[in-house]
Amino acid sequence: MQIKSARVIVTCPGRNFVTLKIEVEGGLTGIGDATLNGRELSVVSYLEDHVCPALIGKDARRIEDIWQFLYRGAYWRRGPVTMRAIAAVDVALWDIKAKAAKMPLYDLLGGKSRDRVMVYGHANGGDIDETVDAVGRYIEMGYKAIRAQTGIPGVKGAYGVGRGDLYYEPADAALPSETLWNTTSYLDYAPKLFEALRDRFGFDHHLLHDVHHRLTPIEAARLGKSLEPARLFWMEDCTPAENQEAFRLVRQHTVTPLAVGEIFNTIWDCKDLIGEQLIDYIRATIVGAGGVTGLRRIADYAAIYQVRTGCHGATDLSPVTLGTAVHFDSWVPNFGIQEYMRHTPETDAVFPHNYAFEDGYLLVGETPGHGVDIDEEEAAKYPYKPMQLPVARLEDGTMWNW
Ligand SMILES: O=C(O)C(=O)C[C@H](O)[C@H](O)CO
Ligand SMILES: [Mg+2]
Repeated sequence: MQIKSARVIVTCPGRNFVTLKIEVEGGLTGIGDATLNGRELSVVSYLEDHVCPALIGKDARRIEDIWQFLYRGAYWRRGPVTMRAIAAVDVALWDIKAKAAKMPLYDLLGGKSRDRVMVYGHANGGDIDETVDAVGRYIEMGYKAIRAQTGIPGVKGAYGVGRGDLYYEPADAALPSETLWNTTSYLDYAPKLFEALRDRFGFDHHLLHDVHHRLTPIEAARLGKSLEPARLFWMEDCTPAENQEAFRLVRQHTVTPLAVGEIFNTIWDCKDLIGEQLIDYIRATIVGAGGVTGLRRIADYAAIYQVRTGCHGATDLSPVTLGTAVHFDSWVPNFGIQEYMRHTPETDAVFPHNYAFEDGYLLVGETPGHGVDIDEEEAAKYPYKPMQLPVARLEDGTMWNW
């Protein structure tokens, strides 16, 4: 089953997506997502200039060998650009293998471990009252788990406050917009949101919160402690994770469960966090961490330590990643939860798929492969648009973590 062609398709139905399409002799095709929000064209070049030519003639059935060829063969290992390119190839090859076997991908991985995949949606508002109302709307839609983010009075562009109820894309301009950050106001305000949410809705739903790398370890420990009465499902990215050690300090102070890893690329980024049981949920995902092959290694390692998965699923990951994740989540024994931020109708039209939301869960499709396709005519209607993620500064002008 030789690879005949490998092509990159860029489309912007509201936001940019990079897709790799591989065709093998005999005509089977598979697609993989290679989107890197705000840095899309770097992966396009990596694939077109360096990876695609080397794939032609390779045996598409040898997924592991091709993964190793691209990982070891680059010599310059890891990193978001390399690992997204590897993920795109890997997912396209798993799609082809599953189609050739006439199986949905989850079956090829080992079969279903569950019937449906619990997801969490994103509720947000300009202040606590608006956010409480937004969470109420998610509960009405059937969500069992909801991430809540609130604007903070006086803090322009606090993280996670969207421009609409269902669809939210933070990459909003050709050059980074400037937002403001104030840790003191945040640490004072955020716990009040969760107090208000529990007062209004009780404890029947899971609540999650994303700190988006903004706190120092001791500040994160304090937030975790102050959120304990709200019994969160998780507190995410409470402090930057380049220094994995930092989580030990947070852990020593709080029983609020910790999640981390949406920006991780390989098992090496989370090895100590998992092995030393410093986190509860690993957020690495298909497109970020080298495809099904890379993520499976991480999940299997995490299982030994009772760390569960919580795949990143923001809208900068295309329906190809989400669809593949739903197969992965259906199989993975140590599943925790799946993030689900809805794509716009334009995006859904470009990427026809067979996963479906029902009553707080995603249901996996039963067709062979990962169940997501690309309509190239539809994709061609939306040319690439430069868009970058915002940056954050403190009030005195110091650059901070966005
Ligand atoms: O979904 C999340 O948890 C995020 O933190 C979303 C990120 O800001 C987004 O994926 C950046 O592109
Ligand atoms: Mg996040």
